[in-house]
Amino acid sequence: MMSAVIVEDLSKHYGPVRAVDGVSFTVEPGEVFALLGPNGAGKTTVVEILEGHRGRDGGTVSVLGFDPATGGREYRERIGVVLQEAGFEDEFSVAELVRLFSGFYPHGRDPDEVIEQVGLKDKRNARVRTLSGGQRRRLDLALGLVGRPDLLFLDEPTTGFDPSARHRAWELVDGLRSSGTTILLTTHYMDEAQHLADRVAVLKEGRLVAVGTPETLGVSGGHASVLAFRLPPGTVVADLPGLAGEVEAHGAAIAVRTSRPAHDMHTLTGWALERGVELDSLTVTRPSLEDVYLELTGESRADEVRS
Ligand SMILES: Nc1ncnc2c1ncn2[C@@H]1O[C@H](COP(=O)(O)OP(=O)(O)OP(=O)(O)O)[C@@H](O)[C@H]1O
Repeated sequence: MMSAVIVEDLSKHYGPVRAVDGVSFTVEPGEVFALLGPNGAGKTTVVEILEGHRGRDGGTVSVLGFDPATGGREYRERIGVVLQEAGFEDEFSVAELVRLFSGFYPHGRDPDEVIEQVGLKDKRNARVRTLSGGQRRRLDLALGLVGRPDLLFLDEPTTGFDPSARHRAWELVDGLRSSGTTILLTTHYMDEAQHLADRVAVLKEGRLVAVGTPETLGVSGGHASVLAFRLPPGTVVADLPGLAGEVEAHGAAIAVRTSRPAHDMHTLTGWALERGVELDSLTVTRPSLEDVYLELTGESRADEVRS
């Protein structure tokens, strides 16, 4: 099957600013793909080029078999777009606006069903200007869904949502995914990417620095697992067997940073068995998506900055 999105060597410059600088990736049909990256990394620029809302300076792009730059109406009818900040007619009611948008598409969905799906049933007759920020974002989502898109673009879909609205939005995306909709989203929330995305890509200063599943991102780049245990009584660090990873000792607490966790685990447990000792508090942990992200982007944790 042909990929839903094929991006090859994409670039976009604003004067001296290389907003997007030689980016390549593909998104498969039915996949949820998340673009991550710090402010100004180029996420919105990439998404808007794919939507056909911005031109590009170089590279090739194919979305659902169209070049977004020339796909025109036929292309726009196949995609759904949820922008970060859409400005809508404030005097429309929720129901009027969703109905209006539904009419733009050849196979538009039932407006009431979509309003219910995004949790705005109570607000269906409310004027758009009276909605809270989170409710407006949900309306944006409704407008992105109402055309029954094959591919949905979600730019920071849950920014400003309260926790329960966020979980509803996640359920909604999970539901769309099960119905086969391909989704390309941007987010600043690692838990969101972890929960929703089949694969994530990290952009930094216009370049793609990693692509992978949330679980394996960065693993090949040496973002190591950590084996932790307590030194058995009567042993010292120098007694430990040779390991692939780096050993750090804080008193009896040992941490081994390793890109070969199975190998080092085998060596360590073999060593312990031979000596007839136990490795207390033995754990293997993988860095979280957030750890990997922060390392890849060179950003530090907010709590480290504060301290
Ligand atoms: N219309 C424009 N004119 C000039 N520079 C622009 C324009 N749009 C974006 N840029 C620059 O391009 C770079 C990438 O911006 P972009 O909005 O794509 O980042 P982003 O990853 O979406 O950021 P955020 O997380 O803050 O939404 C930034 O340096 C930005 O200042």
